[in-house]
Amino acid sequence: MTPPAYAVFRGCIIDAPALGALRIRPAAALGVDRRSGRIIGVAAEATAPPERLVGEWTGAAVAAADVEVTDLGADQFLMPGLIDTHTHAPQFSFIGVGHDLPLMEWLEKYTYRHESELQDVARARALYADVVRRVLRSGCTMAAYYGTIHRESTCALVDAVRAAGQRAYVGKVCMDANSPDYYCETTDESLRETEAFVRAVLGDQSGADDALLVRPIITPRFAPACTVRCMRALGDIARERRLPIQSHMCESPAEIEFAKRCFPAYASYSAIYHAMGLFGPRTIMAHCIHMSDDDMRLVRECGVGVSHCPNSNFSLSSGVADVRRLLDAGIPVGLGTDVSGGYSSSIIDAMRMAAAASRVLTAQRGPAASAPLSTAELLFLATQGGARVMGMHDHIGTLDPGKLFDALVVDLAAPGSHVPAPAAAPAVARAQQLGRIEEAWALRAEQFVYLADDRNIARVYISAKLVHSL
Ligand SMILES: O=c1[nH]c(=O)c2nc[nH]c2[nH]1
Repeated sequence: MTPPAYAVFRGCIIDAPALGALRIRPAAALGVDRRSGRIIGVAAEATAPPERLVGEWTGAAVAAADVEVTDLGADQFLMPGLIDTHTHAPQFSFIGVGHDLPLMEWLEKYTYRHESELQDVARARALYADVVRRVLRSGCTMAAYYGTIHRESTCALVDAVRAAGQRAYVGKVCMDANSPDYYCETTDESLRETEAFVRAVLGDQSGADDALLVRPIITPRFAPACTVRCMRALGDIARERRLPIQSHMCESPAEIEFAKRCFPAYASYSAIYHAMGLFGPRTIMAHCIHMSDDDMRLVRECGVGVSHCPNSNFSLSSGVADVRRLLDAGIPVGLGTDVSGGYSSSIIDAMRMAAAASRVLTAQRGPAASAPLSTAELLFLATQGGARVMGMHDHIGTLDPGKLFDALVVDLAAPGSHVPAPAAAPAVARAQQLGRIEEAWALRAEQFVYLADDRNIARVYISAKLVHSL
């Protein structure tokens, strides 16, 4: 039997359409067309029968049997999927260990060794199937993944993403300079394999919707690991194919010094990428902790998005990124887990770490100079902010009609949950008793940010397909 063509969810919907704006619709109805995977309408008050609402949204007569209705529980809400703008799939093989060293030594001692082992495609395939399932379970509906320098193994990552039904950018890493003999490519190899990887990923797609699901992303690891010829050619490929680009920038003082030593002719770190044709609105730069005013200007002028990776920034002792400075300058910012510089693969953790980072800066400088990130701002960075950095904000990031239905059913009362029931949280209970329902949900959204984990992610939908449920 074919499932009903439409789905309607009734209950509380929470999203963050703009920085600092939390939109809470406590008793709404949201309709989805399963064939297109898109949201067809949202009614703030779910009073009319679902088939009538769907009829109004589609302009066609719809029978009750054509609509599957899901009524959310009193402790559940619907929200947009979380977006991880920066993570390394191969580094899950040593997640949670190796935090004794700062970035450059960490790369040499742990990272390159572990990544090089994924030349073994069977090993990569087994690891990546686990990685993608784990990332999905944490509520991440779209991720920007780094693979390794190995094309076949990175294609295995693409296969794992497709098998799980996740939305992703996947990059074959390019490293043709200043890298160990056992984990390095020639420039020709790097470019040839990148071209072949791009062809393989795009060639497997059958239509426009596929193109929105899994895309190749051009991935020079970071400027010091690449030659000028390699980076220029990668910039050309990205421009010709209209592909996104990802790399690292201004992560630690030692790394910045190294980049300057490798490229003495350029005025700043950002000037290197800019000169190579790698800076534009489809570029995601991870970290960007220690940016000069010149870096800030170039990043903003070129429309580059920043992936803020606070867990990694703390765990590798890299520094504290000033997200408020980036946001005030109009630079798009999303969150990244940066496994395994970061030890958590959860964007919920990234929200908490981003909160901690912003509060450290507030403690040092005062709230007037650097206001801490609010719950609404954290939720924005994790969803619509991330979508903007990925260049996907017209398609995902909020729960608005026309967007793809990438969404989570959050269950605050799931078994084992650390989120207290309203009866055990007087502020929530009081707001509920006083009929201040939006206020109660705002408090519960805050509890979600600070207390939730995988156990609270009851269901995950991508393009309206159920891809994970507890
Ligand atoms: O946090 C990081 N992780 C990496 O794998 C990496 N490579 C270059 N620069 C990096 N920074």
